[in-house]
Amino acid sequence: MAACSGAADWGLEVDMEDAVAGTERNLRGSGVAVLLGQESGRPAPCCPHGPTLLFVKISQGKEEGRRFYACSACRDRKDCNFFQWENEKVSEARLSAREEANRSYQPSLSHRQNVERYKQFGLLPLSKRKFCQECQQLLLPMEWGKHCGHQVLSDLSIAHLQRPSQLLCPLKNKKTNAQYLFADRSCQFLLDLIIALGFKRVLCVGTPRLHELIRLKVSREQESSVKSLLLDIDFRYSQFYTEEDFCHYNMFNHYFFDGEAAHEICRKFLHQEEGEGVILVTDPPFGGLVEPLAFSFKKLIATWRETQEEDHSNKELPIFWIFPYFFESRILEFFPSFSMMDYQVDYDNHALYKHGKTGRKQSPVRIFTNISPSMIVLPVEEGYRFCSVCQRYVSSGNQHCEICNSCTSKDGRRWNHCFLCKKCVKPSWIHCNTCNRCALRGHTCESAKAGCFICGGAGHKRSTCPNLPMTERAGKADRNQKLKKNKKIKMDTVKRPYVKHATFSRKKIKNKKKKNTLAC
Ligand SMILES: C[S@@+](CC[C@H](N)C(=O)[O-])C[C@H]1O[C@@H](n2cnc3c(N)ncnc32)[C@H](O)[C@@H]1O
Ligand SMILES: [Zn+2]
Ligand SMILES: [Zn+2]
Ligand SMILES: [Zn+2]
Ligand SMILES: [Zn+2]
Ligand SMILES: [Zn+2]
Ligand SMILES: [Zn+2]
Repeated sequence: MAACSGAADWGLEVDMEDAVAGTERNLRGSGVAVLLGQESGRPAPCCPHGPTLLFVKISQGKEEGRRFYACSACRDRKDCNFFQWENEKVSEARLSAREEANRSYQPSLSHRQNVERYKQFGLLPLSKRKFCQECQQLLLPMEWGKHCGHQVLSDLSIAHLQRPSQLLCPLKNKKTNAQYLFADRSCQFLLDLIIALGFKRVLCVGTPRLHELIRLKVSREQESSVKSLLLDIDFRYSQFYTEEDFCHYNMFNHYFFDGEAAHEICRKFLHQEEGEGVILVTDPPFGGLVEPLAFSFKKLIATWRETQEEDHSNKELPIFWIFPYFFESRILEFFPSFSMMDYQVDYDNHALYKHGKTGRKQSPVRIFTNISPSMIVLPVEEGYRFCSVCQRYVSSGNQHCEICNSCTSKDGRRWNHCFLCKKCVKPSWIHCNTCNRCALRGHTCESAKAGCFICGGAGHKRSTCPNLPMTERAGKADRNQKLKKNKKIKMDTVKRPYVKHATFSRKKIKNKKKKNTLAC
């Protein structure tokens, strides 16, 4: 059971980890939780985004009220208002109305039709290649009339068509799509790393820009043979990619919109070369729930594993899961073999998570992976350094703590060791004698709050709360043991300067394209 994190308003200049931890805390106490694998025998009803998920309201750590089904992909009812009580009897009439509504919500053109249109589009002379920005659609000449008065881009070259993530405007809906695109620097770093690690195929789940960069590389460099398959909910990409290159997919319920045929394409992709040389790279919307994502990724892993012989069954599908650092414990709950890299992933269109004048310098987004950290080389020219004790690359500000025997910073800043808490804490924290632990300066002391975070009861803490699910307690104990085992003694304090890099400007590119209004 996972609490539905409204995942804090990360735009606020607060200590982000505390903000999210606070949100999780509240929601563990009360909020909405998703129940996976607990459906009562019958398949979950479908909304336009595939099978819905079962949720329940929780209050003080306990289920309260009736369970209900709601959309897996949209956290805002404005985007999808599906709702059904778990045991609700739904009349035949309502069922067929729902099916009809689900059908009508689907895109008017199928993927196949879009592929055909793309072929025709490619045959047009430059002057006739137009893209409607309002409809986010490539236009064939006979359709120009329908887009009369719309903003259109003209003279689309092959280069434009090869970079659809720059042509399409990023979906801004924070709660559903949150389409934040990698800055060129981060995208190039990811691809270089993937190649250096020897991967030949990349399953891009919600990473259209990485998919695009891989294809660009292949088209530019004859010797490059990395293949990519994009799985994404953004159907606009079907205008640019064939069914072999893109599947319309919902990563919160592992749903292929184009059914078994699309599923089969994904399966084949994972199974090529007997499953060797493939990596899954995913960058889900940050507001999404970790548990359904993990559930879907495990299904993709299971598909990949079909190729593995029994004696290799403990081999893992290599994964890069890109997500903010403050979700570390949530991700490790589901994937205990993962570790978090210090590399800070930057975005082009996120005011806070990019370098440059207006952006924060420190992006909170990291790479979680089951690949050994010692194999992941981070760019020294950007200030990362290798810690020979930890056997991994770390941020320049991440100092090795002799007492913890680890490079302990999670956010790139230098953390301080607290001898009372027996661990390193953020520089913004101080030890509070009332709370008996380190906390943010100016925090409200725990004694002023109503007891345990989960049940509100006095006399015990969250970690020993009887209402904390057994699995969570067991997982915690396991992880603590594992962490202790991994600690080794040595020191490495070589400091390298931090180098800022300019990001690629979308505006500049846009300005280069001819932009006009389609006159009738
Ligand atoms: C944070 S963005 C990551 C984009 C990535 N940084 C890039 O530049 O390639 C999230 C991506 O996941 C996709 N997405 C959002 N919700 C999804 C869902 N339910 N299933 C599959 N993809 C989804 C978005 O369309 C978007 O491409
Ligand atoms: Zn829906
Ligand atoms: Zn239009
Ligand atoms: Zn270290
Ligand atoms: Zn320490
Ligand atoms: Zn302390
Ligand atoms: Zn306190």
